[in-house]
Amino acid sequence: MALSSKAVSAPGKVLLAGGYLVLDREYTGLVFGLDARIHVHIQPLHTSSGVTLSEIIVRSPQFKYAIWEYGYRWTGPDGGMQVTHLRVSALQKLQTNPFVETALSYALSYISTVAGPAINPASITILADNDYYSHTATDKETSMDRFSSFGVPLSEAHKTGLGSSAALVTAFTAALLVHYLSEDQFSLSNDAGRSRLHNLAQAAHCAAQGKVGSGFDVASAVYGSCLYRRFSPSLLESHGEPGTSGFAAELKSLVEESDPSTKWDTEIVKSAVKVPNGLRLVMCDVDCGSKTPGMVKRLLAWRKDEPEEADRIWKQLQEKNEGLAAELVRLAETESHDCQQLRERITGIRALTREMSKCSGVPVEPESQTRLLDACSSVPGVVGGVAPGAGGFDAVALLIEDREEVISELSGLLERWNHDEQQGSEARVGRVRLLRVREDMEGVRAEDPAGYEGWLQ
Ligand SMILES: Nc1ncnc2c1ncn2[C@@H]1O[C@H](COP(=O)(O)OP(=O)(O)OP(=O)(O)O)[C@@H](O)[C@H]1O
Ligand SMILES: C[C@@](O)(CCOP(=O)(O)O)CC(=O)O
Repeated sequence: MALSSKAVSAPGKVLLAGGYLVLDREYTGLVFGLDARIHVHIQPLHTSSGVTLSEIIVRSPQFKYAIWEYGYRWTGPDGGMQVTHLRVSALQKLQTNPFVETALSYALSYISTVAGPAINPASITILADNDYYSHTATDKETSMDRFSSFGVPLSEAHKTGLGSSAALVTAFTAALLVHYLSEDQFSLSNDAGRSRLHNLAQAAHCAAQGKVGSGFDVASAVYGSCLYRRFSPSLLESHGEPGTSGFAAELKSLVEESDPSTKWDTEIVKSAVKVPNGLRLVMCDVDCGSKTPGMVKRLLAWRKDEPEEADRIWKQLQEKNEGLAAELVRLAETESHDCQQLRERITGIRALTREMSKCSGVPVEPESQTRLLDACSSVPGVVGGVAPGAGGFDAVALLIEDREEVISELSGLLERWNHDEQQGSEARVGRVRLLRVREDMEGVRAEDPAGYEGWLQ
């Protein structure tokens, strides 16, 4: 059967409430998918000479030198598919992309257990919506295009923290599955398909990261906005590496949950997350380099050292986070526009977060973000905001009334804010920029493969 071109996209994320707590199955996280998506297009690889290459070529044409060529070799029914990164030219330095490479070897290994080891060559193109990276001077002239050319290598792009690797691994894995498997074997439009994609993408993402995080970013890339309870980390702590004995069978069992020991206990509750009509989320990127490394390590060390204090704060925070989700649902269902309760719940979460920052010494809501959030919250039409995810200095997420005037008031405030920050004498945080993203309830979805003209080779 001739394979056809396919395209898939997956959303970025913002963890509005539940940062750190979500690492523990006792607690949950309130995660929103964002309308900034990563798209992956896949088509059969044709060579002009008619020679068949056993290669998969991956390009990310918005970035310089972003081309990765992979050879693949079936190591037998036991070890699965081994992927080798090939050098494009003898002169070029080998730029690795661990997320692409790991997702490729995991997906091809799984596919070989379902459809057999004959894998046709393919050409894959990755395209990211513009807000995943801060724009540079060179992309100004193309900023009206659906996708920007960033004019720099991927390693020099400044990420805005929307979860590019999770959205990428999810969309990339899904694109391979829909390309190589028949509708009967895999479909994005049924629960079994989405759950297999989730399990496979979580396994690949954790392997590429070299650690087992909470997985809220991959879960929201698959399922969209939801209340998330993580899977037991032990699920992903014992399988082998691609190409090693037993890998393919272990992966198949993990993906298809065919053995009681590989049953996933992730909980995704979509009905617990809503955005009332007339409200929306916005994100601000703070240009200050990357987050303080080791925040998670330090916060968890505090929890270990001060279990009573940490448990008290975490239990209260969990209650407040659930209260925030419940209030959003209540407003959505009653179509009420009275945001007083919502405002108070956000204020309550922030107060506890600051207490956690103080007790742990980890700047989850540092003083500079307190000032920024307070200033934003005083703009008419802004309900409130938080330092999302792990917190720190690099982003804020706001809930606002969905009106153009609120956005322009907010932009005006940020302009004055940036100006004043430049004048200030103390150590200041970086420039704040309103991103053009909002919440998106939908997770991974099939896209029209004809919609990427000009970007494919
Ligand atoms: N457009 C892209 N094309 C190819 N690879 C990409 C692309 N975007 C991200 N990646 C891969 O994901 C990596 C970035 O992942 P990382 O986890 O550091 O960031 P992130 O997921 O955006 O972070 P955060 O969790 O803070 O939002 C890149 O180094 C690259 O391997
Ligand atoms: C601190 C943590 O709970 C959230 C990190 O979120 P973000 O990458 O800052 O969006 C870590 C995790 O859940 O894996």
